[in-house]
Amino acid sequence: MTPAQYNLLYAIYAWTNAVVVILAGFLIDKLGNRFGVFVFSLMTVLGSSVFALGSHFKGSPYLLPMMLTGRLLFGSGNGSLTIVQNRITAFWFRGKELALAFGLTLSFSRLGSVLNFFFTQQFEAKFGMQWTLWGGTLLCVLGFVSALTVSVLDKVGMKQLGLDGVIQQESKKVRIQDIQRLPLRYWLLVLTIMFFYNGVFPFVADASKFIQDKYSGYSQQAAAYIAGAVYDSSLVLSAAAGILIDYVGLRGVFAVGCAALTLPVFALLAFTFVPPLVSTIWLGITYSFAAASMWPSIPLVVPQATLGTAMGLATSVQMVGVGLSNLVVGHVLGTKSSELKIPLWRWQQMMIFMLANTVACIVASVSLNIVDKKQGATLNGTRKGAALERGDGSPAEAAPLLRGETGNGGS
Ligand SMILES: C[C@H](N)C(=O)N[C@@H](CCCCN)C(=O)O
Repeated sequence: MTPAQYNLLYAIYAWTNAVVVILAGFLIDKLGNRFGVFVFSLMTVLGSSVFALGSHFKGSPYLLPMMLTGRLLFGSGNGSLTIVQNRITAFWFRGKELALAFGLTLSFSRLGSVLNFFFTQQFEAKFGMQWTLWGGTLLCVLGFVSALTVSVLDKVGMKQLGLDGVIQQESKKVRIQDIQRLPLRYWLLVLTIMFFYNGVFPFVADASKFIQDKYSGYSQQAAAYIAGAVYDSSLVLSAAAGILIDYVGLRGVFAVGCAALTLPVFALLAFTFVPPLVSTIWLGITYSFAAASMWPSIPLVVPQATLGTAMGLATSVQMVGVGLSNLVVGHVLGTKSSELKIPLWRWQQMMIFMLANTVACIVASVSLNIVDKKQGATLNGTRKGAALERGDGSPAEAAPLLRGETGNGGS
């Protein structure tokens, strides 16, 4: 397989994901969590099976089409599954440990990446590529079984609360035009998320090469470990960040703070020779707090009935932003060979582009705070403060469970 074909396997995953999540979010709102959990986890099993099967056609013209089809199915299923996961999490943890629940899902997804990083290569060396790919399929089957278990628990819980019928009634009313009714705070959150990730994901993708090109004395493996520190920090910190945010609230303030504190990361990388591990750990910290404050804010500003559509749309905008950011970075770095050393001035331009995205993130998140303040400070309310005000100790967030319940937040 040529490098272009290999990269195509990644590109098809990202771009189909970006398109499919909008439709998937809408379908989940319309047809329910159980439909989404079943269909999309089955798609990941099918996709990984087709991909693994494709590896048996090495040297034949079927190899690439089969692997591309596998990635397409897997990408569509996996991205959509995240939307159902968020929708179920938001339903059960709204007004409680929402940021912790989101943080834990993030930690587990990072754990998957870290385990993959450490073990897949060894597994492949011992058992060969085909068994490794079928091992991946087996993991997807385990995911499918877990998804079915969640589905049953969700149904039982809904029945116990007597909410099953109500939610189904609300789902029937969901229309694609509801996108127009998503509040301004939602769109500002989407921009905040997009600009933040525009800096993080494309940087991490190129960080290993950057470290080798700019700093002396780093082997390829050492550079990869240092780049990976962004995600390692997030694995360790995401849950703790969630606990803190659930306790103090101030999600909008955290969003601005994380963006502002990310500026020095790119400035250090662009203009100094401070060891890169300082920057990657620092970025890991701001990224963990940003993810734990930004994503769980979405369920607080949109009704549960349209949450799938809202999450799908936010993910899509984020992925399109990151995809475009990758293209800009590729253009700025201007080389097709991973062997050649890229001149430092080009890396500096890339970091300046990252800084520009971070500044845009600050502008979007400051605007978010201003609008949130005018509309009742749902995002910035502190849990403790709100409980004291009501004197009942009940959850702080105005939980917009059904449509039309968002109050001034729905404007
Ligand atoms: C890759 C995916 N679009 C993504 O950005 N995931 C976030 C977490 C998203 C949680 C809510 N969907 C990440 O930081 O990995």
